[in-house]
Amino acid sequence: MITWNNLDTLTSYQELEKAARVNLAEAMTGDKGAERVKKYSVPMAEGLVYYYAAKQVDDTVLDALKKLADEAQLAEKFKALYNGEVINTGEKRLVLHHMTRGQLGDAVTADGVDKRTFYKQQQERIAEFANKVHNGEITNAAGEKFTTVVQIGIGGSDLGPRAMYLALENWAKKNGTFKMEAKFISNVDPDDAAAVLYGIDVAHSIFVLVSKSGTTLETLTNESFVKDALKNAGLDASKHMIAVTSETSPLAKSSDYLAAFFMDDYIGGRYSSTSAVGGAVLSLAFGPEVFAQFLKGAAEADKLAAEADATKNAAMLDALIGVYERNVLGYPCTAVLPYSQALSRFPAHLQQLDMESNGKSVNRFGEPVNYVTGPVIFGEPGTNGQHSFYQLLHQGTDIVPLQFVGFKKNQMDTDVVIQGSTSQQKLCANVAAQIMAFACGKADENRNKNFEGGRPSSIIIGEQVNPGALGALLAHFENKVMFQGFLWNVNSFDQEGVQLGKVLAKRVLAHETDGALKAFSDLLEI
Ligand SMILES: O=P(O)(O)OC[C@H]1O[C@H](O)[C@H](O)[C@@H](O)[C@@H]1O
Repeated sequence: MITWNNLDTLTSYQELEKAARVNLAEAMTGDKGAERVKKYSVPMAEGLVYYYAAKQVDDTVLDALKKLADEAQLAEKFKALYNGEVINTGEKRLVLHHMTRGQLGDAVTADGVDKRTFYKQQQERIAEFANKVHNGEITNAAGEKFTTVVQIGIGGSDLGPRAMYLALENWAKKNGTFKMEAKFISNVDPDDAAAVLYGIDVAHSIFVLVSKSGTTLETLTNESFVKDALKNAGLDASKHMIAVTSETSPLAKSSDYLAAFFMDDYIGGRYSSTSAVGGAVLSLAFGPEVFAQFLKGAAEADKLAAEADATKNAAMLDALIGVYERNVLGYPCTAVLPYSQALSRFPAHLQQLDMESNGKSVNRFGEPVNYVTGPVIFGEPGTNGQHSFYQLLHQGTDIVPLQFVGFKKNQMDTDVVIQGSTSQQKLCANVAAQIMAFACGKADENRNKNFEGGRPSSIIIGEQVNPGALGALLAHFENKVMFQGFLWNVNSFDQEGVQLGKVLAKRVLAHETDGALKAFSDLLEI
């Protein structure tokens, strides 16, 4: 029997609050620190490993976290989710994104079809379409091959696929699987679409219109923008555009597209990278086999996330430590810091994934909660971040837990030895140094130069950013966010908080405003 209880009503949470605080600087100093690095790690999928020695935990805290995982029934709740329970209570929907990459539990039938079969079929249809584009069976009206793919979408229909494309672009070029360049148009700012259109050859471009709802203002506006550009170039827009949407959306039945591929209401936008939403652009850019490897990595991570013992389940443990930091230690933010240029947009994706999922003040039954929920997420790739906001992270008045990601090898195999080390070694040296600088600090008589330390971090280490590792990394964070939602007893799968602004913007455009809204509209000359 599953019961959904608020975090502060759980006995194990009250015990966790009583556990002695770990002095991180002390714990990480000398041999003790080295021992912790050996001891506090969990293997993840695709050779990744989650290291949490530099978190403010010890065996007592970990034991309390394990009890919390059990009492909050995290494993059971995940099982209920993948077996097709209505976990998205706000919208009364199932939550099935795991099924886009594998069958974790029971078969689930919804809308009269087996859902795993449905997602697989869409993936196969996309693969077939992509292969035809690559081998020249599907061409532009002049019979010439398409060379560029442009995704039009916003939010979940942009951030994940864009971050994944950027993560694999150079890997694919190096490994001979690069098929087409991809571009992305998301913002309703006309300069976004104009800049992309300016930089491409529209006659050889295929556009992927992605909108789950088929009603998003920005996306529909940008579609018209692109259609105009195609028309002005004397081209038939319907021969240059495909759609990815849900079968119930207004776009689904339109004849304006060369082809349409489907996801459904059981996949939240921010969880849709492994569905047709990511599948179309990634299969066109890198080939369906690369997309399949990416899915395999995600599926492997999902399997590991089903493990009930929190100390053997990286996503669950990461979630528990995050809740400990947020609710017991009182830290307001989390910084995601990938030491990999390939992951330059990964933090932007995680911002939506985490903050749109768990930025809630009511529990899954709509009742206010008496504790803090999702943290503010931000980040930049290292080492760039070091020369930007790390000052505050090291010496600011807030303690910001850090989530590092690092890889032993770079993607391009091109490197240079300067002063006895490669650039890759310099990159990795920096992340190791930062972990210790944050954890242990450095005493200085000059207060301005003093580092207090005690600033917790974890690091995920892998061999290289490749499709499998990327899938595993993506799924790790999706599962982490899901487990945190279970702990906070919030519904992580709706996003009512984005509605009000949309309604007011419509009112502004219809000139139905008064008071301060009218005053701001006038200032902006709308
Ligand atoms: O895919 P769409 O239906 O166009 O939605 C695009 C995005 O816009 C919405 O406002 C939500 O905040 C996002 O969760 C969603 O991913």
